[in-house]
Amino acid sequence: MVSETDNLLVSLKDVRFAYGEREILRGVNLKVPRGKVVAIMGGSGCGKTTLLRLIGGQLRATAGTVEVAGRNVSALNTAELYEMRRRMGMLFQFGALFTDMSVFDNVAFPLREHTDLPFGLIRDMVLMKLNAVGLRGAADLMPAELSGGMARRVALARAIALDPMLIMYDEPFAGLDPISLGVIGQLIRKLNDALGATTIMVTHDIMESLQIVDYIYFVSEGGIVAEGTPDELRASKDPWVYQFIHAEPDGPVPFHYPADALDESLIGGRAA
Ligand SMILES: Nc1ncnc2c1ncn2[C@@H]1O[C@H](COP(=O)(O)OP(=O)(O)OP(=O)(O)O)[C@@H](O)[C@H]1O
Repeated sequence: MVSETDNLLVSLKDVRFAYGEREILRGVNLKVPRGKVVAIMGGSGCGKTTLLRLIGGQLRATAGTVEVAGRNVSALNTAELYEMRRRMGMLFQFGALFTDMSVFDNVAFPLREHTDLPFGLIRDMVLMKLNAVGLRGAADLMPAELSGGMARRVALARAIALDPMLIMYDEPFAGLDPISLGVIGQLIRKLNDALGATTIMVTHDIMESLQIVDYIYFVSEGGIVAEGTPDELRASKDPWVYQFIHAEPDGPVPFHYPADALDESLIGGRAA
């Protein structure tokens, strides 16, 4: 259990959120201590990306509080929100690179957008970030010349360009081959620790998560249904955790989208 006395960077208390009439989150409590790497897992459409957007201040909770670095995100004005976002690195699903810019310019982009540092300094910072992901030698390549795994590493370098206090990744492993996936996982851990940052990632990859994260939250039906350290989860008998860890197709996360009974839906069924 993450306790109140831990030095928390992110804290969600009784957070509710709805898109229009449709309530997605119904009282989420989640804590992320500084320096940790935390995964958020759960079935498709349960609201994981929505959680990241609430933490990033792109969405506002309908009830409850979202605190980042001791500030209530919903209470920030536009300038304060902009300042806070500058301190967050985000890599959203498939975090596309700008295809008409070189690798170097992709990583330099946030530095040029958010700072007025001189070219020499930007150059050094970009090369350091690219070095951290093993791609300093690829600085002059265009995105079309990169493999999927390399492109993802450039996207990581871009996400950390501004030395963020908080890094958020949405499905950082999506579409990667197993070797690239392992490389990205190790990098996520290494970059977090090297930067003294805090990381939250939304992922479906339980095996990789168990290797690299400090803590995992499972989301379902609008709330947190299970949580723990990798060791706690490996030993857990909780059906949610079991279904994820053992990749069972059916369980508490249902295989079937809710529907009428099949015999009532088929022509020639009971209703016909
Ligand atoms: N802008 C929006 N307007 C209305 N509904 C939305 C919007 N964005 C997402 N939703 C719905 O809210 C629910 C939660 O979406 P969210 O993207 O947070 O889920 P997720 O857990 O990240 O899903 P996945 O794992 O499939 O990416 C989904 O049912 C989705 O259809």
